[in-house]
Amino acid sequence: MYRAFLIKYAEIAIKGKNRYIFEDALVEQIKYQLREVEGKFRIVKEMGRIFVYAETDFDYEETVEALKRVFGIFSICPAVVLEDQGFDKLAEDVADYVKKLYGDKALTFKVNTRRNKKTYPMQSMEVSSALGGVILDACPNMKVDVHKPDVFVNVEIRSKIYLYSENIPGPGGMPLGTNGSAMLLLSGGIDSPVAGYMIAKRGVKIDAVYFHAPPYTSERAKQKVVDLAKLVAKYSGPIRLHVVNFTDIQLYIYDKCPHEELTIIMRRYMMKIAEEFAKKDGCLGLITGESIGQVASQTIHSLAATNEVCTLPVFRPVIGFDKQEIVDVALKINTYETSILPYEDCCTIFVAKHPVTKPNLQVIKRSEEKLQDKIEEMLKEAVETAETIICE
Ligand SMILES: Nc1ncnc2c1ncn2[C@@H]1O[C@H](COP(=O)(O)OP(=O)(O)OP(=O)(O)O)[C@@H](O)[C@H]1O
Repeated sequence: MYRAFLIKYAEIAIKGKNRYIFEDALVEQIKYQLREVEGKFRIVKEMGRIFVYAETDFDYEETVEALKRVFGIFSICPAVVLEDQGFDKLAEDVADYVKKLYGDKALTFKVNTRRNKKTYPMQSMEVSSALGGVILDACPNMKVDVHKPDVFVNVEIRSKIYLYSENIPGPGGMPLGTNGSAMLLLSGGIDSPVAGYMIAKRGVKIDAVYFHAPPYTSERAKQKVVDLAKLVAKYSGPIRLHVVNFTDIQLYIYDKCPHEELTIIMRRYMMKIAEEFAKKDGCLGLITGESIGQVASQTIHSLAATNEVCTLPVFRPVIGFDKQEIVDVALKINTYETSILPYEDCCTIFVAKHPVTKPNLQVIKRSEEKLQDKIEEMLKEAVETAETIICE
């Protein structure tokens, strides 16, 4: 029945002179997400609307799933496209459409008409009330409610006529590429893929860094992170994942520093290395999956100590979320099942029995002085020897 989708966008609508930049980015992202969907599509920007037209047969479910991944879309309205062949034919088509969609359900409805084609011989209100009568005749169980209807039957009269009634929610947010880029510290856990998704949803292009520690962490643990990056990439577009071998640095810290400070010192070096990649890739911020109080390294004191090495802003989108709230997003974006696979992470292998929860920055810095001889050289080598994997 459907040959087109009317795309509604929320936040972009309030942009002023720059609105076309956001609309163009949205069109690009729609094209990108539809690239592997069966069928040929034409995407048209028209008077405050974006239309996706199917030019061939197409897979409806797959198309809707793809559109549901495009940040910036508020809702997706499958639409019937009609030629203007006079009101009687329109009435017939509207009656058929509503019957097909709602059958004999006892719903209340309201017809909403928008007339962009000013030469159409009837006013919007006239069209709405005449079509209301047509629907009442065709579907005797339906009733009109102009205040709080169960369903809207929308009629847009342009060079063609569009009928739509279903509103499938999109993901919201801003189109990718409209807000610069940031570097995600991606572990194999539940939180960081969610953090990456949330920042990408604001229109930010993301790349990622993963620290692994072979042979303490396995190839399977690394593959899990690649798989997670691919799942996030379904929304965010291709992610360049830098895989850093962190073993020597971890062993060196383990050897030289008090064990209760290990996690904090390790985190500080992770941040430093992530910043190197961020600067190389033109990113303007870092992203982590930290949430206040979740573990010892995420108390507010620990976060402050970790943050102290960063010169770029650090975005922590799940900072105020409870674990369950993070899990809910992970389930929604389909990363949860992969995240809970039981492979080891480098942070958990070298963890102390009683890590500090209120690290004193001066004390931490004094411990780091013991690393002075070799650490700069080791950081440089870790960056230079990293493997970069394109995840899409
Ligand atoms: N091996 C790693 N590689 C890259 N980033 C990491 C790694 N380990 C931790 N991080 C970053 O530090 C944050 C806090 O890590 P921690 O191990 O305390 O995690 P968590 O709260 O369980 O988070 P996650 O679920 O993302 O692993 C992570 O969200 C991630 O951004």
